[in-house]
Amino acid sequence: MTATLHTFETSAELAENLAKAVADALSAGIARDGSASIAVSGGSTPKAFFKALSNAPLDWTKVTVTLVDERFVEPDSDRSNEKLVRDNLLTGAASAAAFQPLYYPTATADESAATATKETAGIGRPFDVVVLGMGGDGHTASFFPGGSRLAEALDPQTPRGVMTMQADGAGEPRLTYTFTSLEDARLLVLHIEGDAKKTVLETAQGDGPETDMPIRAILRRTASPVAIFWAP
Ligand SMILES: O=C(O)[C@H](O)[C@@H](O)[C@H](O)[C@H](O)COP(=O)(O)O
Repeated sequence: MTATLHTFETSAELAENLAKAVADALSAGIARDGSASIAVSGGSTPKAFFKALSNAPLDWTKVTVTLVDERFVEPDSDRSNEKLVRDNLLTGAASAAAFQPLYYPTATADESAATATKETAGIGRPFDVVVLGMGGDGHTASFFPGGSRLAEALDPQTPRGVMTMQADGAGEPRLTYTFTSLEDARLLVLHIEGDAKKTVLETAQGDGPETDMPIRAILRRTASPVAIFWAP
């Protein structure tokens, strides 16, 4: 599918505009279906966007927030995406939203993934909004180059749901939605900032295998068009 690049002068301007686009998509979902769903990414980039979105005037009681991917760590860990979202997005008006975790306090990451798949079966078919990030190695969600289950995660035949992933660049075991869970979001966003990531994006837009830069699966073959939000 096609990707459109939206460029902003500053990170703050990007955060405001992305929050507005996401709030509009959530409002449209509520108007159409009576409820709306959004899956967001972790990392350092989304904080300002989360803060801007948390003040958006919409009926947050009808919104379910979940994560594109998560680390298999307890929710009070500084590495937890759940903690990032609770601290920065589920505040103010957005504190009325429901939150659907991917991490459960199970013995193994696989058990968490199975529970998360079951618990999320009622949302995101498709998601109203998915906001992806991208790492300097060309990963997105927990689709890491060299990831233990990368082929399965990206396979168009793999059903919707949450699966585990391990990779050298990932630290802890990860929990991630599969490609098929994310690719048809009504609003599918790739949020990246900085010149270094722009260069990575340009490399990914060139020829080469998806396994080298898994973001290519998003840039090349999603069912929905991708809106790329970038600021220096
Ligand atoms: O870390 C995560 O939770 C996500 O798996 C990851 O895909 C993230 O979006 C990128 O690594 C970008 O991270 P930064 O915003 O920190 O560069």
